[in-house]
Amino acid sequence: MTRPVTDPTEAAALRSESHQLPQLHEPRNPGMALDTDWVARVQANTSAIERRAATLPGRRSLKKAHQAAWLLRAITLIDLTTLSGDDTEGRVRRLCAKARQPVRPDLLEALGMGPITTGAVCVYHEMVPTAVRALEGTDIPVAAVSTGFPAGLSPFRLRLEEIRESVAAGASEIDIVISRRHVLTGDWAALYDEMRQFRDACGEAHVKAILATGELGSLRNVARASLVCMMAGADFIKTSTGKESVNATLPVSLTMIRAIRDYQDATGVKVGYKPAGGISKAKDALTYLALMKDELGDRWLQPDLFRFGASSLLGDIERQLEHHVTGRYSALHRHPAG
Ligand SMILES: O=C[C@H](O)COP(=O)(O)O
Repeated sequence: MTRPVTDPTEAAALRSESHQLPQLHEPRNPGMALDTDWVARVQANTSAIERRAATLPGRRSLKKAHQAAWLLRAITLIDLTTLSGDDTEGRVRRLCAKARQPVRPDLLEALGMGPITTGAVCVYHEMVPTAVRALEGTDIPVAAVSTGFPAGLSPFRLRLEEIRESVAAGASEIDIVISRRHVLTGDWAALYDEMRQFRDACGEAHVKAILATGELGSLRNVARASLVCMMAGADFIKTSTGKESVNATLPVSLTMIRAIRDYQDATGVKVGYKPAGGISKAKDALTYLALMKDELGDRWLQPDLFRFGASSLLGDIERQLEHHVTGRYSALHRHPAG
């Protein structure tokens, strides 16, 4: 049995906070010349960042009464992902069906909501044509992880070619992986040049720069790599491939979000943020949304400036929404992603 939302405050909150909002399209980041003095000035106070990150879970910047609304919003910000060696066309088609209809219609109806979709579907290059076909008639973008994901150590010309092929196959977003060694050796010119060439190869497709922060050694390196990728024209900076031993964390997120703020202060350009890897719980999604709201403001709660990279988050959010509507939890296996 579903329980319709009758509390007028709650119903109004759901309508104003969670509807699939009209798509905003932030102008792309054109990038700028590499400014090595600025890069050298960037520091990160690790203990202060960790202290602040520890206070984030459980903060109430998103009102509890409006939690269902925020969870629906979170769904519209998910890059629904499958990146496994055993991916099949069938799995990708099921994932795309989920992206089209991420929440059961009876739950949406009980919440007084119209249809919503996820922010994008994210797959390996080989699966792009299947995803594009399965999403025909929607405006859900297909994102491809290209450039020798996840290590990014294939020959450079092949990485560029992979981007071009993914774009030709219909991907409108490309998640590239940077060469971690350029960061670890402080070769900012090499990182800038690589990122610039990746962006050029993307053409009109938007480019997300995966930093693989778990392999960069320090938060200062994360901050500097974020800045260099933005200088080279990244539309989004993304934490992780999901394959590193440490993926998205709150300290890394604070560091990258503050780099985005500094870049905006200096250039006027807004760059998007995508935490990815290991985000699988609805409460973690709410913590991230609160963090974006606190640090960058509401504008970064829209799909053109914020995405979750996640393969299993949607299932937990659906369970929480079901609980909100029916008062009961169902088993997680009843909410498969793909
Ligand atoms: O980019 C997205 C990540 O690969 C997803 O990671 P996850 O499977 O831990 O959610």
